[in-house]
Amino acid sequence: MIVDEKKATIAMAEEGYMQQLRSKATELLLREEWKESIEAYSNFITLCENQIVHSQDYADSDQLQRLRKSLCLALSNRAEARSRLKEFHSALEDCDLALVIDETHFKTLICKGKILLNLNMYYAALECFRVALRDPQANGNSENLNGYVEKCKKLDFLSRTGSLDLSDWVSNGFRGKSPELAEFIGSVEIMKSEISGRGLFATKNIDAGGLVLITKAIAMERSVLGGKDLSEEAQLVMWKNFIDKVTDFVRKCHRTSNLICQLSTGEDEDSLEVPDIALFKPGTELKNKSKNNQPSETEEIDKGELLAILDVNSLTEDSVSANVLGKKNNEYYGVGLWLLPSFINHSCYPNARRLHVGDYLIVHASKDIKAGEEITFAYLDPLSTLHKRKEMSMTWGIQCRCKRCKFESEIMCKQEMREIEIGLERGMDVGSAVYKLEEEMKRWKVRGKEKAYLRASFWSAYSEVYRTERFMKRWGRRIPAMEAVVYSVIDVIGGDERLLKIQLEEMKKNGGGGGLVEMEKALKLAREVYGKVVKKQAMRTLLELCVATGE
Ligand SMILES: C[S@@+](CC[C@H](N)C(=O)[O-])C[C@H]1O[C@@H](n2cnc3c(N)ncnc32)[C@H](O)[C@@H]1O
Repeated sequence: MIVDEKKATIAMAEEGYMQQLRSKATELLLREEWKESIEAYSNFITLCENQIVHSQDYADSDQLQRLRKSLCLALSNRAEARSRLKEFHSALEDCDLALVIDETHFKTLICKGKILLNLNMYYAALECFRVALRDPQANGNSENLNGYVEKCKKLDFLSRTGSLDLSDWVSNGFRGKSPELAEFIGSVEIMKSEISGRGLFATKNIDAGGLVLITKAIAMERSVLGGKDLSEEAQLVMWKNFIDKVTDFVRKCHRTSNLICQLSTGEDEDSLEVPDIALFKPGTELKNKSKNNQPSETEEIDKGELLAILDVNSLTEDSVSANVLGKKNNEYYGVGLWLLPSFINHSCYPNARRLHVGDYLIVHASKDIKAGEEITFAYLDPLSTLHKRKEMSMTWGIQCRCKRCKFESEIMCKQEMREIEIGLERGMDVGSAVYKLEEEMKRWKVRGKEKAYLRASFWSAYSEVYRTERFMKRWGRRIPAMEAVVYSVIDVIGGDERLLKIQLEEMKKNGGGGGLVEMEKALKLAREVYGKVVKKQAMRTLLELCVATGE
């Protein structure tokens, strides 16, 4: 009896201390001092848990109930602070512990719902908000909660079906924040690639314009271009900030860290393991297996390895096979890391393009893709000569051995081809160069795809001729019609903004908007360039923008 009384007195003293600790933690939380508040709540939680264990035998059930309630609230508040620091996984653990104590704890359900939304687990988030809506406390807050429910429903639908519609945003001139999108993985898998290492492959036929995937950046950094280009110093600052952001993310999220470890450092790619695509679906936990198959808790990425991974896999928004929607300022450009797109290899006759919407990257088919075909996009401009492509591919550390490069390597050895290339570099009449190239192709019986490869390589000469009245007067009747050339090039390199633009300009020249058939053709081409992301009317807005901007 005396022992129990002593225990109770000590417990009372501890309770006083705990009260103080809790007030301090709450104050820090209100002041948004997240780190300090987490520390204070952690101390409180440890004491509270100890008290619950040790006071089972003497405390009355009310006292125990009070302790459990305090513990639940403290876990919920620590979860809030952790989620503000983007430590989502540990925050989620706190929510789950709090919900074991009280499965309908209003504050925790909302906090957990928001965390799950951040982790792209839309359906689980929806369940949290739905349960929270049933709580009487939701009465003053139901508008907000209903907003979350609707958002979760929309994102869950998008992530399951890939039916994306950006029409309103595009038609409203990209006003407001860029739309919140969902992670979506279409009919694709990662497999060994003949190009190099692993690649992304279609498991079903994908029509031109069809979505391949939507994914949010692990981290992005944007910078405003001073003149046309970013100064070397600004580039370094941007790169450093980007590395810091990725490092921070990796530190906070073990799952991301393990996924990043699956990416190539550019070394010995053919011996790399082929990860299961399911690992990239939100919410899938990784079996702890490292690249060389050794079990590990969480893979620690060493700084050097992380830098190599970023070097090989980071993408810039302004690349040739990319379009940026809603960019307010033409003068900025961004760099980012997106996990699944990092498995997409380069091709000089690509079949996919990417669209950037905020921090999201959308990959779509830029021509029809057959089941089993590898999905590729162009790291470098496919509308440039072999010589230029080779130069550019050095910066990527790749030596492209695709069919197009192989064919062009052989044909460019011919004296006549060298003359055309050197001639153009030295200011040769572009019309005469196009005429000569077309004649030589006839003479050498170059047909079909191979003819289109060369037309794509010398596209800048073709486009100058077709766009200049003077050249067309002189050469127009001796060279193939523009449309035939454009469509043969599209056939090999897929939709491209420059090809779309020249088609639209031609339509305008021939009487304003062109006929219905012309318009349908232009819309089809636009879907190959931008993907099926908007309805017809909004696509027309994109067509207008295409004519107004770019080359
Ligand atoms: C973004 S990763 C693509 C996925 C990579 N193959 C893998 O296994 O993880 C880029 C790297 O893939 C390789 N690569 C991509 N396209 C290539 C190509 N056309 N020819 C040779 N290597 C290529 C290069 O090593 C390049 O640094």
